[in-house]
Amino acid sequence: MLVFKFGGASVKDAGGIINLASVVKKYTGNQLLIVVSAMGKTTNALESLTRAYVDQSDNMHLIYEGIKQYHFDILHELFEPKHSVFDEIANTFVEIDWMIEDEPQDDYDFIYDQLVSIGELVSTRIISAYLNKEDLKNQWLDVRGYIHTDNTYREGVVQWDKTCESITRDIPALLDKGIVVTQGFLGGTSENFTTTLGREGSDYTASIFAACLNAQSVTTWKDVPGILNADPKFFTDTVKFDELSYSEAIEMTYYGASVIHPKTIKPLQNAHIPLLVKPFTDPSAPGTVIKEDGVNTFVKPVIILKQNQVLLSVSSKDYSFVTEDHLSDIFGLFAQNQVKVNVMQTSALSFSVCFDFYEERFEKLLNSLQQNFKVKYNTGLTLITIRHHAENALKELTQGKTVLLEQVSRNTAQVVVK
Ligand SMILES: Nc1ncnc2c1ncn2[C@@H]1O[C@H](COP(=O)(O)OP(=O)(O)O)[C@@H](O)[C@H]1O
Ligand SMILES: N[C@@H](CC(=O)OP(=O)(O)O)C(=O)O
Repeated sequence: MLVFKFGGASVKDAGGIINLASVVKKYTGNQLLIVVSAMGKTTNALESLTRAYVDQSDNMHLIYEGIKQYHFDILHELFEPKHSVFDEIANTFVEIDWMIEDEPQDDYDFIYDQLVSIGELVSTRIISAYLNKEDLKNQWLDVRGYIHTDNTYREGVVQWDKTCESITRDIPALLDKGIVVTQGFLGGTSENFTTTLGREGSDYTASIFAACLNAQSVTTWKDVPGILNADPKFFTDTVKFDELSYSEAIEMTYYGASVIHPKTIKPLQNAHIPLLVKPFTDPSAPGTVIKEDGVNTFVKPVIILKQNQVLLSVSSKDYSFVTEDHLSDIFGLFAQNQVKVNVMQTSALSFSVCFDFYEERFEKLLNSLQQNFKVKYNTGLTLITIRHHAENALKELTQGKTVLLEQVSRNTAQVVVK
């Protein structure tokens, strides 16, 4: 069986959904499980809605109406007005109506997951209905009964044994009957609350299903020809990798190559399942194949940009050395506040660390660190990682910029710049 993952860019409008159906049609005869993300930039819009709801902002209803309008406009392009999908989508949105009618009481991350998850619930209902209309018989599956997580909202930790047990119990029989369409990015807790797996986590969902079902392969359909040596949104003259080893792909995604979610590859490597990254505009193109014996050919260095970074330095209030005890306390606070470290450096008197900026998490972290330490920070920075680097690449990329931190090892150079 095959697992396909279609991300937001591939289903951003009616044309994208029609294209998805034409890609799926080419694979008629295969058992197919399709994981889909929210359409276009819906997750960003739902994040804004969550913020507006928690802050009780005046623009909350405007944001919400925009999200509904976007989906209903697409529905009108794909279906006759009397199609049952209109009611299904309206009913799914009613969940938001219920949530935002009362003043917020719960924790921000909990509210976030209950609201933001609507994006995937709506997109998969639309796509499932459209595939059925096109005679691509499929079953819509609520993933929250299959991907079981703990209750770490916004970063649900997958309970693998329970998840694989549920998946292997039900999904093979469903696949015998036809295509299965389900949501990426979402999970469910034992108390039946919705969790999300971390931004851009739908690739990871595809890999969980593939690993549990021992799939032949996973294909993620993207708006790029495959994995390139750098993000084409920022660099011209990029080159595509025809193949990559699991290890190299893990390193690239770990450092922030946003084309694949970093948690995706390890489960596939463990189960020896290849990951294909292919363009949804040209399904017969070879894309990039990530596999154990993938040959890494570096014609150009790999460049990874991570924007919206914070560089924070911590020193003890009395100017004594930063000792192992301090570091252990500092890391404890990072873990508690779900802050993932991208680069770190220690000196005698301070510990510097670079990480992604998420406003709510950052405020909490800062408050707890400031109780025992002196803290300085800079926001709005970029972390540049160059793998298989050449000296001139590093120079070119940092030209005209202020370098705040630099770390160079045999294969990898990292700089934090302003
Ligand atoms: N090394 C890279 N190779 C290809 N694309 C990359 C790379 N690094 C970043 N990207 C970006 O990843 C995007 C595709 O991934 P993503 O937006 O997550 O897709 P989707 O959400 O549709 O699954 C591309 O549009 C590109 O801008
Ligand atoms: N919709 C979620 C999950 C996801 O993976 O999306 P995409 O496949 O479009 O990156 C997000 O935007 O974070």
